[in-house]
Amino acid sequence: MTQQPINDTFLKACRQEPTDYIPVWYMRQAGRYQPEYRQIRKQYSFFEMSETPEVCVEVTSLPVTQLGVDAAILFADIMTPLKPIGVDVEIRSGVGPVISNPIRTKQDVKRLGELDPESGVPFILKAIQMLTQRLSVPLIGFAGAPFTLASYMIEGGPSKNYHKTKGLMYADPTLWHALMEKLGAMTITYLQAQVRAGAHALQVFDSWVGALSAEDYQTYVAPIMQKIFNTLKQTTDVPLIYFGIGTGHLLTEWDKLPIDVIGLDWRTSISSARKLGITKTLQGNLDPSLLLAPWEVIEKKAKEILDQGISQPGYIFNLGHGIFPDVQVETLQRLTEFVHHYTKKGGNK
Ligand SMILES: Cc1c2[nH]c(c1CCC(=O)O)Cc1[nH]c(c(CCC(=O)O)c1C)Cc1[nH]c(c(CCC(=O)O)c1C)Cc1[nH]c(c(C)c1CCC(=O)O)C2
Repeated sequence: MTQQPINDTFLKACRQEPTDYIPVWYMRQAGRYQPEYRQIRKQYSFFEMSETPEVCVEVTSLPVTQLGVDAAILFADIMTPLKPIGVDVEIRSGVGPVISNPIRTKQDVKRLGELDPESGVPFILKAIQMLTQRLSVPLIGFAGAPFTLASYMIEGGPSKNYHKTKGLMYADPTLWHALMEKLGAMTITYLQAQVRAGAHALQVFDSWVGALSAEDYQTYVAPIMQKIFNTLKQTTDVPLIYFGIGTGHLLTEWDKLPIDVIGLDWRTSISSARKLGITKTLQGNLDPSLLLAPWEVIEKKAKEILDQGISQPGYIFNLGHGIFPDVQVETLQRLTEFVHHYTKKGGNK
């Protein structure tokens, strides 16, 4: 399968190699903020879109051509690999995943199947193969991390406090670790298959693990994350990115993991992470809400973040979380152009 020659600035930054400018992409760069996405979404359910390779390719590619970003991220969801292992999930617009058979007992965990990517998610592998023949930038594959997946599986949908999830974790550690093992194995299999299909980098989204203290993260989650990243490091050669929301208190733990990039939300500045002695490449971390502010306000904050990021090799500009529906395409086009122009070596500031 011939792969397109790609602009590898993003991959160089992941590996802390010098780059001519700071690469930029955005979490949730495909979504309802785009009129073209909304037009397609009228004809399909979310899963129909992401499970039809031709549509997935179109939706994944749109932000690359429209915004000029330096990486594409596969249009799927963190719930995608759960459907073939027996989780009854639907995606409700503006809400997110809703699960009709939540995990409550040991039998529920035992009932979960094993992921066979070729039969479980063939559309993912096909879409990745099609994308790598077409894209001019690297393609990021991704998965949800076990804690974040478990939070949906146990709560039955989005949650603010994760009481049921953490309650089960504290009340039945054996059951919790059995669930972590199952989800960890699925994540490894799923991400290895994405790399075999052609993904150039992998991001693991642990959006909700910030709900745990550093001590509980160590006890209940760190072992499975160590296993996931160790296995991926031993079996693939692509950069690994680990992202979470409100996870600033876990940074020193994450810096010990065999990963290449840490994704920060807006609460922890790049410079304070560096002061903590974090040596990994950093990715982030403009507060997405700023995208609703006047351009002067956005530019000022973006400059602050970029000045911190360019202070040493290994930095990728992103938001601190995903784009949301109220954001204007034009704002993101202007921000992408600004990041490239402001950081291009020798560019007039
Ligand atoms: C927690 C989480 C989920 N999904 C994801 C996370 C981790 C990242 C994050 O924290 O945002 C990850 C995700 N979800 C989606 C992507 C594809 C990449 C991209 O969007 O550019 C990625 C990387 C598509 C999607 N996944 C979903 C949408 C919105 C779908 C729609 O209603 O059309 C998209 C584009 C649905 C979804 N799926 C989920 C939520 C919370 C929602 C609701 C989002 C919303 O309604 O705005 C679970």
